[in-house]
Formats: sequence, C-alpha cells, structure tokens
Amino acid sequence: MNTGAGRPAAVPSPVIEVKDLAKRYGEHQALGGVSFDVGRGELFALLGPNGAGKTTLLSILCTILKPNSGTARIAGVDVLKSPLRARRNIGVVFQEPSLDDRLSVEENLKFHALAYGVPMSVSQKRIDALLELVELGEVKERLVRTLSSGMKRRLEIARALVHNSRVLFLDEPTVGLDAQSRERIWFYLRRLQELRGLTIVVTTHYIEEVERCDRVCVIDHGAVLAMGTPDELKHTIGREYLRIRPKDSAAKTEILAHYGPRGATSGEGILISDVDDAAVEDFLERFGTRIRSLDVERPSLESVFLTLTGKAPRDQEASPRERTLSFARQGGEHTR
Ligand SMILES: Nc1ncnc2c1ncn2[C@@H]1O[C@H](COP(=O)(O)OP(=O)(O)OP(=O)(O)O)[C@@H](O)[C@H]1O
Repeated sequence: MNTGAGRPAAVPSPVIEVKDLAKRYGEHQALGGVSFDVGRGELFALLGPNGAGKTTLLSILCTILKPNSGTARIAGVDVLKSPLRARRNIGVVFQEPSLDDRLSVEENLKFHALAYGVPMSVSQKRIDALLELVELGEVKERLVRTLSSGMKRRLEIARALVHNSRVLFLDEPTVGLDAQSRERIWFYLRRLQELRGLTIVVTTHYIEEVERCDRVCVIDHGAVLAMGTPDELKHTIGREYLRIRPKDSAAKTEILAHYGPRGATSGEGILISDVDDAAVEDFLERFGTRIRSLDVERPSLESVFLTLTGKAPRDQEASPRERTLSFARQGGEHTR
C-alpha cells in the first residue's frame, strides 16, 4: 500500500506499470510525474476532482495521447514504443458516446470485431457471450438509437471486450446516468472482474463508487496524492468531521468564513474537518442556534477526499463537458 504521495509499493504481477508520466498542454502541467502499478485482476479507481488529470492519464495509457516524459507498460508492452501492440490488450470506454446509432447492437460489435481483426470463427461466439454478460442478448437486433443511456453504456463495455482485451479502461462511465443504471454498470464491472479476471481502471469523481474498488489512487493537479484500499485510506487519512445544515445562507457564509480552509460546502450543507469533542462544543456555543442539524461523521472516503484536495466531492460543479455528456446520454440521441 502507499497512502502517501511517495513512490508506490510494489504490486505483485503488475499488468499496468506507470512511471513518472508527465504531460503539459502548452504552459499548463496537466500531469507532473505520476507513478503507480495495477495488479492483475484489480479493480482500480482514479479518483480526483474536475481537471485533476484523470482523462489525460487515461488517454496516455490508451495510446491516444503522448506524454512529455515517463513510461507506461500494459501487459509488458510499452505503450509509447509499441502502441499498436499495446492496443491489442486494451479495451476503452471513453466519456464521449462513440457507438454508431444507425447500426444495431450486434452490428456495432461485429464492426468492432472486424476493425480489430478478430477471426470470424470466434467473433460470433464471443459477441453472443458478451451480450449475455451485459444482459443485452434480447435486444441485439435493436438500433442503438432506441436504447436507453444505461444500455448504451453496457454495450460500450461489451464492445471494449470483443477483441479479448486484458485491461479495461473506463473514463467516468456513470456520468449522466440515473442511480439504477449506475448501479447496473458497477454490477457488470464486478462480474467481469470475477468471471474473466479482467483488470479494470475506472476514473470517477463519485466518491461512493470507489468504495467498491480494490484500490484507489487519489489525484489532483496532476499528482498522486494517495493510494491504497478504501479502508487503508480511511484509516490513515480520513478524519472525523462535522456535517452541518445551516438554517439559512447567512449562517452558511458565516460558518464557512469562521472555519476557513477547514470548511467546505457540500450541497446545502457544510463539512468541517479536524474536529474533536472540544471543537464540537466550541461550534455549538458559537453557532448552535443557527443550524438545523449537526452530525459527527466517522472517517470516510469523503473525508479523505476533503483532506487531500480541500474539496467536498459532492460539491463539485459539473464540467461543461460533463453537462454536455449528461445531456447526450439522457436524451439518448447523438448524431454524427
Ligand atoms: N487539450 C487540452 N488543452 C489544454 N488544456 C487541457 C487539454 N485537455 C485537458 N487540459 C487541462 O489539463 C488539466 C487536466 O485535464 P483532464 O481532462 O485530464 O482532467 P480530468 O481529471 O479528467 O477532469 P474532468 O473530470 O473534468 O474531465 C485540466 O486543467 C484541463 O483544463
């Protein structure tokens, strides 16, 4: 485990090996030397606020973006030196919907199999098995444009595996989906991990989702801030904090001003970190009459995120890209 920002501890039989990856966009340093390993069959989350560098990192690992320095290997293949060979081992589900709406469910998969040179003798069997796995077998003849946004995501996952990839990368796979569809996506990911021993890397900024992952790598401003299992992170970095619902916006502003960097908004409420019994008493004395409720919360991944990034995960604004995607997914229609 590595719960600090230093060099990560060795992972047995790593499938993904990332070393000192750095990427600049003009003057902007999007990644500043990121290192980590992911073990075979792990479900690994890259967690960070908007703009942390998650998509940049994933794009490099998927061979669609070149870093300024550093190395990355997937199943022993250097993604920079041998991108085509590396791609054979990789399945990707990008943020942007990329299915062909004019084709049927099955046709989308067949087209992908053809593009990746999967022999006809195995492709149909593999497609049938994957459709079964993501429970789309019964709709395989339907045009993609008639599917719900959750079904489209599931189809994208199936498509990413048609060429028998060993590693699956998903960039914010549940953004824009309703709670039930999000739940299903996680159910399928777990199932793929268990049934196929797949190594899965997911980027997300939904804190509740990373609870189900084997390990979490927290990144912000292009740097790894911490890495470990959810429990390790909670025990080493998570702190008790207060969750407060102020009576009105004036009280909210005053409380936030009083606690400075220890306070953060979370929806309509406020989180205050680093609290002990004396701090709770002090709070009640100062603001007891100005609040609707107060809870002392146990160390959680939310407090890990807050401690490391200074932001409450639920309070993050959706990025413009995310709003567009959410719209596209809910409307279901995306045209080329
Ligand atoms: N093509 C680009 N040109 C210039 N800056 C970019 C480009 N792509 C990303 N950035 C910047 O690099 C930083 C990291 O972006 P990235 O998309 O990797 O973050 P992220 O963690 O995936 O965020 P989000 O969840 O909002 O997509 C951000 O500050 C972003 O504005």
